[in-house]
Amino acid sequence: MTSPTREALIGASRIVVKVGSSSLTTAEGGLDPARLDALVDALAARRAAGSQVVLVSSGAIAAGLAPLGIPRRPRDLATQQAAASVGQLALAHAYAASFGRYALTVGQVLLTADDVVRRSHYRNAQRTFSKLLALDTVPVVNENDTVATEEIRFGDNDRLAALVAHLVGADGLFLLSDVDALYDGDPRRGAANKIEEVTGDSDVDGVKAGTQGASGLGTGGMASKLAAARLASSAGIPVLLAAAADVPRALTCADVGTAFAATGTRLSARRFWLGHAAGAAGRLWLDDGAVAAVVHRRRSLLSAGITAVDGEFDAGDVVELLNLSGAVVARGVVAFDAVELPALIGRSSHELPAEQRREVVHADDLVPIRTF
Ligand SMILES: Nc1ncnc2c1ncn2[C@@H]1O[C@H](COP(=O)(O)OP(=O)(O)O)[C@@H](O)[C@H]1O
Ligand SMILES: N[C@@H](CCC(=O)OP(=O)(O)O)C(=O)O
Repeated sequence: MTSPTREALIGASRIVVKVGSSSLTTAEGGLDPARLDALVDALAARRAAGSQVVLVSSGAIAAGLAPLGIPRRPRDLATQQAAASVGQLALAHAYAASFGRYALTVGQVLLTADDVVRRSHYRNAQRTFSKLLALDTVPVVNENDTVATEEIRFGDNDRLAALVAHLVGADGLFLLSDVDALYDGDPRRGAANKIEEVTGDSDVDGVKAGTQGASGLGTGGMASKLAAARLASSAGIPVLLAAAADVPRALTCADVGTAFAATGTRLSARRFWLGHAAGAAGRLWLDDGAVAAVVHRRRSLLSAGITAVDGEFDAGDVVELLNLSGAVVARGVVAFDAVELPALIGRSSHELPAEQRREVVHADDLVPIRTF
């Protein structure tokens, strides 16, 4: 079972591996040292074979439950934060001990959404990863759940892993879960067909991906894994979705699970950030002509094609561009303050005073997007 995508995953020199809570915990909900060691064995082997490895590990909340005497994953944010606070420490300790068996040093990186939403923070995080890798450590990443509020949470580590994969310039992303592949429907709910290769959108059209995991410990279910796999692969990074139990094979011969071919061209860090990570401060609605110009012909957005404006933003902020049905079609850096725009919308450049005769969003600052 070999394909160009699987070859690329085998040969990748810098990989991001994401493991879900359900793959690190026992049936009772505590951390399972045997499963964690088995994961680390495979990661250490890949390191020994010459790849740099970044691990995105969930499991903080799950690992905090038993020490706190909480029977199941809490729903309220404060208890989740407390469980993550206790659990992240246990998790980091377990990884340090387990990688220590191979004399490998781990570095903990806890990220909040702000760390990728703001461009300066994004670059800061990039520098941190680059130094950690240069120093030969294995960065172990999680969301900083203890301080993340409902509004600013990434919410799911699958998306975080896709963002981190781009941020560190990875050439392979491995999403490990409790299911051995993507199926065309939830295999827990009856017969479903395994999908081995995804080379384009048509391969996943009609796939029913559940939003709830089996264990009740993680978040997002298969839907968030599929979205993350499509996000990374559309940005030029091949992805393997496989069972954590199959990790030795996933990382050595990549002949298990579902392989997602890198479809899109690799975006620059800035354009990827703009399209997928930046927080948007406002929204501009575009008429059909403007949508065609910015999305299909890659032109700048001019005031004549804008029909409405919403939000409090300043020139230089990131905004979303929507079509008339309300779907986000692009994101870009706006060149006007929100208060200036209402007087300009719908008007052609030659009707405007000279100082306002410029693109509202320049083509170089604009990234068409698809929502996954
Ligand atoms: N189309 C599908 N293909 C495969 N698994 C699916 C699908 N839809 C739902 N699932 C379920 O998603 C679960 C994995 O999600 P989850 O438990 O959140 O993983 P993790 O904790 O590893 O992040 C699987 O156990 C599987 O039952
Ligand atoms: N950051 C959270 C996990 C969030 C998450 O996405 O979990 P999972 O679906 O198990 O990957 C934690 O460490 O508990």
